[in-house]
Parts: sequence; structure tokens; C-alpha cells
Amino acid sequence: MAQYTPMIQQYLKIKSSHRDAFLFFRLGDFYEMFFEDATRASQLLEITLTSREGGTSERIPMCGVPHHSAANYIKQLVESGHKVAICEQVEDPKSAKGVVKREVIQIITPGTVMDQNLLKETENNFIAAVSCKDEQYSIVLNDLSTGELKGYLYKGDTSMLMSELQAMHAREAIMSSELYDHIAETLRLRYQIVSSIQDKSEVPDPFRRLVQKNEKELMKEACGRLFHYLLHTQKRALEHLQPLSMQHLNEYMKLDSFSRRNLELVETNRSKGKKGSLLWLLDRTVTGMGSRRLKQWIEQPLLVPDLIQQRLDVVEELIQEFFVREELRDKLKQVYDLERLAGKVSFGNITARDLIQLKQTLGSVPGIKQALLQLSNPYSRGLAEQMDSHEELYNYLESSLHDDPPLSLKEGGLIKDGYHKELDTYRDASVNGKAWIASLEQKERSETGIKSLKIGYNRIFGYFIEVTRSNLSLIPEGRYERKQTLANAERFVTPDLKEKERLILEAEEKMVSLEYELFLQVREHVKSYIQSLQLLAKQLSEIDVLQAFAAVSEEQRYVKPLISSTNSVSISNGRHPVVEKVMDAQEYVPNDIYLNDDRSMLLITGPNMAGKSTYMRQLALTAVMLQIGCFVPADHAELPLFDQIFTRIGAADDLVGGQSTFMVEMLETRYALSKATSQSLILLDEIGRGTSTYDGMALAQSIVEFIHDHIGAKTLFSTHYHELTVLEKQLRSLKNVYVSAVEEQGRLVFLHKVIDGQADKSFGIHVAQLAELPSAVIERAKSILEDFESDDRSQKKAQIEPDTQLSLFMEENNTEKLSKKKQEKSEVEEFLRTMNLLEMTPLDAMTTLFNLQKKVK
Ligand SMILES: Nc1ncnc2c1ncn2[C@@H]1O[C@H](COP(=O)(O)OP(=O)(O)OP(=O)(O)O)[C@@H](O)[C@H]1O
Repeated sequence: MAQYTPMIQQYLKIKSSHRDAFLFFRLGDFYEMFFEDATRASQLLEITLTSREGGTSERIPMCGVPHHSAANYIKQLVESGHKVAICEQVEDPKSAKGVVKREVIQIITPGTVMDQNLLKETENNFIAAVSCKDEQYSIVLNDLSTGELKGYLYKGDTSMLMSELQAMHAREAIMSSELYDHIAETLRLRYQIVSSIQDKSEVPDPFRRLVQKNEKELMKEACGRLFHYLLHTQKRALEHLQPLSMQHLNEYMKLDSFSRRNLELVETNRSKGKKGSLLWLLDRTVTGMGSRRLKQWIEQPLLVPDLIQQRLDVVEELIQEFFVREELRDKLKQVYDLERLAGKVSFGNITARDLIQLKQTLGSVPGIKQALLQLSNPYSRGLAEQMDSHEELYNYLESSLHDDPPLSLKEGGLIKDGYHKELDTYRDASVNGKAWIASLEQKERSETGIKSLKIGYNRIFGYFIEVTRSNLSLIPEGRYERKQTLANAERFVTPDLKEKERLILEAEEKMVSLEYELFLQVREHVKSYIQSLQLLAKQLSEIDVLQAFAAVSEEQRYVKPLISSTNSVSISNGRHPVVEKVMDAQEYVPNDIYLNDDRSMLLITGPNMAGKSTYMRQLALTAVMLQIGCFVPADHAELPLFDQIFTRIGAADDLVGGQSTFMVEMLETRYALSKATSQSLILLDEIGRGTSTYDGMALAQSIVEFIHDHIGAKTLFSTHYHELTVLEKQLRSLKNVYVSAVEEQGRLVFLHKVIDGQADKSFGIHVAQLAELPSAVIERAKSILEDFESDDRSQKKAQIEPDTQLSLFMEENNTEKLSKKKQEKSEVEEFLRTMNLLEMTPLDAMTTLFNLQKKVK
């Protein structure tokens, strides 16, 4: 260490406590990185790697970014899952003795970004902290930009924990070093979640107010971890953090990570994008806050009937009252991101422009209240009555801040005239001084008779009187003092001009620093409103989501659903909201779904592509829509409130996790079987197809029986194993339905209509034809199928299972082939035994061998 220069020593010392972050080390106008940080950053950011002397024989690798454009580079690093520690000079270099003092002022990590450039308007940015004991987990989820804190308690194992973290969209997870050793690598590789260690878990003093005294110890631990981490990275008080809100299982529908993914609630499985998801369909919100709230609602449907009913009633009235809705939408358009503005106030990075946005937002609240008061429904009226438009704060901001302030806080132009006496005096001095100077030009022109005389200003020489060379002789002796000579003019000053200049500059300097001081006071004043602004933000975002529900429901012809008190589902002409939206509405074939205690399970058969999964998803999405308080796609709908939805739909390979499709399927099923209750909804799509036919069929049947006999959950079960349809006779509450299709002139026509009973034909080859497999393959498959069907044994089998898919036939035929092969093998053996080798030519032997091999093959 000693051989390095003092500055590099300082760097190394600071770096030693920030090993997991890129250290942006401020050197003049640049942030520099050294050693390994420099080599890695130069590759990641594609910037030039240089080097500098550092006191040793070898030069030190170095790369840097200009401080004014650092934000973009930080963004790139953080978005790719890295952390950046910002190390600033914390003393004036002019007064520093030796190396200027430097300190890390903030660590920017994927889960703690506060910069607008790094945040997506319509998405929360979550950081989670975790604690665990035995099989219990506590997770606290925080969005630092909005201050929300949500707590969850779970029972499960680490793989469950990891998929929950993913389902919560956590970008970063904070945990003990012990847990870190177990899961950090998997979290990073499989879920792209950055992990950080924080072993301190006691809730620090300033944060005590956020966690209730009688909260569970494990929960307090997770909160403590989070708060210590936030203090360590942000290094400031975070007054906008909201009290911990525990998420109780009995208030929300539980949707595990598999189901959220399978139902494509907020993103599609394939592209991982919003488009094509339920969120995409419903997102008619006008504000970023509303869009984020909607996403939270979709991921946490309610279980409390009154709350759901309240939302449904508002939506109903907003559909009827078109003009009120339009007025609300209009006013909401003037609402800025109040939630994040409140966060910025506390964080200390709010600008005058942000405060103007805050003012404009407050300005639109009275209009929103007024619109809401036009509705008769008690919930929206109550909301309007509780809504505080913060008149006092509005007036305060109105009287203090300019409407169009500059971005910079240190150049003046922030505070309005009349707000502060002293500031007004300086302004007057500056304005009067400038007016005096303007009149001086006139006066000097007329007294000297020099028409081209002018008064100018530059930063170095200040104010001056400029006379062209040809007019110099007209200046009376001793009138001006010479200041600067130009090629064809001379510049002069007078004692009065100098004095005025001093007054103006002094006033301007004082003005700028006083304005900054006043701005800080304004900012401080706004801080006292953080909590009530957060409440207002919540109310506004809620209204925004409800008006969005009304807009989509009206456009898509949804109906107000009823909450069933008899635990039955009755949906007539139901539709899958997203499939319907992306296809021509006329083409969509609506379907009914009826379920009750005597008909709690439907076994769905039908050809591939007929619409089995669509039908199943349709029910789940309708349930989610009802439980978030939105109208639903049907002509009539009545559903119970489902406590949980479990799904096993589609292939969701977890290749990174090293699990096969079949294993994932079994894990998801195990999860459903162990957690479901009679109030749950279970959707199982072709369970067992990932293994051999009999194996799969046996599993499928035992799963159906288990759900029927031991759980009693409403269940939709689609299968290609037509053999299972006999279960209708054995299981009281199981009913067969099928999705119809007809064959017309050798081609398959899907009717997409779900009918009671069972399908009577297998259409696998037709689907392959639709998929435009080579015609040779199709023809061959048809002829194989014919062979199978004409085969005796196959016929016999077909009596029991007339409708099996091609795959099933293949399996069956394998058994037959096997015995055929045995027979052939014995023929070959016999031939080999009796063959007279001595009488054969080499060519004969070769031909015989060829024929034998052909036979065996
Ligand atoms: N009710 C409907 N009305 C119109 N089109 C539909 C309907 N249901 C499904 N479809 C269309 O059929 C396609 C296939 O549907 P789906 O994936 O549900 O079939 P499936 O029977 O589950 O197929 P597989 O057995 O191959 O998984 C959908 O993408 C959609 O375009």
C-alpha cells in the first residue's frame, strides 16, 4: 500500500469497503475507475481503458466518465445488475491540505434506484429483504421510489422463496450471509435477481415507527435488514417510507408464481412483455401511479366481498355516467407521479420543476373531487370527501415558486416576486441598476454626440462604454477611463458605471444564493406533507384504476359479476378477455361454465387447438377480474370468491434450473395438491403427458381422484387420455365436457364450443396438417393410423379407448411391435442356426446379412 501515491491509497481504502460495487471516484470533472473496476467497466460500458502512474513501477488501469454524463453509464451498469458507489470530493480542493477528502455519498443498486432515468413510470422497482427460521420465511418488499413497505410471511423451502421473490418482481434481495451462500447464485442465474448481504437485523431507531411493536420477530428481522441496507446505500433519512403493511392471506387471493406466469397476468410467457397480458388489456389508466396500482391489484385479487363490491359499484356507475368518467380522465391527465414526487421530497433530490408538477397535481384535485361527488355511490363519495386537496400547500407553492423554473437550482429564477422582501430588494437593485445603465447609453450619446456609442457587458470586464476608433476624438477630455483596446474600438468605464456594476453584481450574487436558500426552505416545508401526499396519491391512483376498469368494461361489453353465496360458478357466454381482444370479436365463440358442489370437476377432452386451455384460462381470468373489482367478459356471471388459483398449463421448462418439463409439472401439481382447499380453483392441462402413456394416465387419474375425494376444489382438467372419461361414472362430482370440432372434406373445423359429454374422435393428424407438416409426413401418418386401426389388437384396444391420439397409438403399437420383433428375432436365430456358411460366396453372405439386418430393423 505504502508505495502507492496518497490518492491511490485513498482510493484503495474506500474501495476496500465497497468491493461489490463499481467505485465512481470523483476527480475534477470526471468519475474515474481504477484497477479491476476499470478493466471490467471499460468492457461493459465500451469506454477506453487507459492507465496512470500510481507510485509503483506498473501503471494502474484506469477509465473514466465525465461527471455530467455519468447518469447514462450508471444506468447501464445498474440495469445489467451491478452496483455503483458514488464517491465525491467532500471538501473544497482549494482549502484541502494534501489529498482532497472523499466519501461515498450513495450506492446505487438495482433495487434502490431513485433516478427518474432509471425508473419506469408504470412499474414499481422492488427490493426485498428476507429472513428465515426453520421452514418459515418473512419477506419485506419495498419500492424506495414510492416508500411502500409490504410484509409477507410464508412456510416453505428455499425454492419456493426464490420463485416468490421472482413473482414479486424483486430486482434485489437482501439476506443473511448464510442464506446468501445458499441461494444468491441461483437467484442471479435463474431469476436475474441481485443478492446482497446484510447481517444486521435489528430495526434501527429512526425506522421504529414503521413496524408495529407486536409484529412477528421474523418480520421485524427482515425489516431491520432492509433498513440497515437502505441506510448503508442511501446515507440519508428516508422519511417517505410508509408503515409496514402486512399482507394477510385471508384478505387476498393467493396466486403462486406458477399461476401468475401461466395465466399471463402481467406479462406473457413467451415474450415476457406486457402486450398480450391481462394487465395490457385492462391498462387504461391515465397516470403512472394508476398503472402501477393496477399491476398490484392484478397480482393480489381481493378476498373480502365488501371491498370487491365497492369497486364493482363504482365501476358500474362510471360506465353509466360517461361524462363524469371523461371529466375524471381529463383531470387525471394533469396528475403527475405524486407518489414518486413525495419520495423525491424526502430523498432530497426534488427540483423546482418537480414542485411545480406537485402544485399542478394539487390544482387538479378539486376538479376530481367535484367529479366524484356527482356519483351517488357511497364509496366514491366517501373517497372524494376524504381527499385532501392541500389548498394550503397549493397556495404556498403558488406564491413561492416561478411557474417555469430552470432545471438548475443554483442559477436563480426559482422564487416569485413578492414572496420574500430581501429577495425583492436585491431584484430591485439589479433591475434598477440595469435600467440606469440602459438610460446611460442615451445620455452619453446625446452629450458626446457619438451616435454609435454603446454600452455592453462581458463576464471578464463587466460593463463598459464602447466607442469606435473614428469617433474617439469626440470624447471630451477626462470624461471616461480607458479599459480595453480593440482593433477598431476602445472600451471605457466611469466611476458611476463601476459603482452601478458593483451593486448589480452584488445583488445578483446575493439573489442567487438567497433563492437557493429559500428553495431549500420550501422543500423542507413540503416534507411535512409527505404522509398526506402519499395518501392522496393512493386515492388518486385508485380512482384512476376504477375509471380504467369502466373504460375497458364498456368497450369490451363486460358485465357486472355477482358474488355467489352458494359456492357455484355460473357463467353464460363467457369469453377469454385477451384472446377475444386480439381476435376479431365476431370470431370468438363464447362458452358457458357451470360448476357447483355436484359438478365441481370438469374433465375436458377435444382435439388439439380446439380451445381447451383457452376455456380453462377464461374461468381463471374471469375470477381474477371479479376479485379485483372489474366487470367480466360474459353475458352473465356469478362466481364464488376463490381463495387460491392453481394452474398447470402449457410447458414451462425450467432449463436453467435443471428441471425437466415433467418435473416442473409434477412440482406445480404437488404444490396445488398440498395447498388447495375446497374454495380454490385448480386448472390442470394435460397432466402426465410428459411421461409414458400408461404412467401418465395413471398419474392423471390418481390426481383427479385425489382432488375429488380429498380437496373438493373447483377443477378443470383437460386431457388427451380419453380413457379417463369413464371416471364420470365413478366420481360423483366429475363431469365430462368436450370442445367440439368437425371434420369437413378431410379437414378439421374447430367449433370452439364446449359441450357436455366426451369427444369421439382424435384429430391429431389434422392439427399436424394445419401446421403444414410436409404432406409426405401427413400421408404416411394417415396410413400408419389406418394400419393401427385395422390391426386386430389395436381394434381390441380401441373398444376400450376409441379416441386415443396418435401418440397413444404409437405407444400401444410399440408393445405389438415388440412381440413382432421377438417373433422376427426367433426367425433370424433359426435362419442363422441353419445357414450353410461353407456354401456361400462373400457376396451371398453380404446380401444375406443385409436382409437379416433389414428384418431385425
Ligand atoms: N372460444 C374460442 N373462440 C374462438 N377461438 C378460440 C376459442 N378458443 C380457442 N380459440 C383459438 O384456438 C387456439 C387454440 O386454443 P387452445 O390453446 O386453448 O387449444 P387447446 O385445445 O388447449 O390445444 P392443445 O391441446 O394443443 O393445447 C387459440 O389460440 C385461439 O386462437
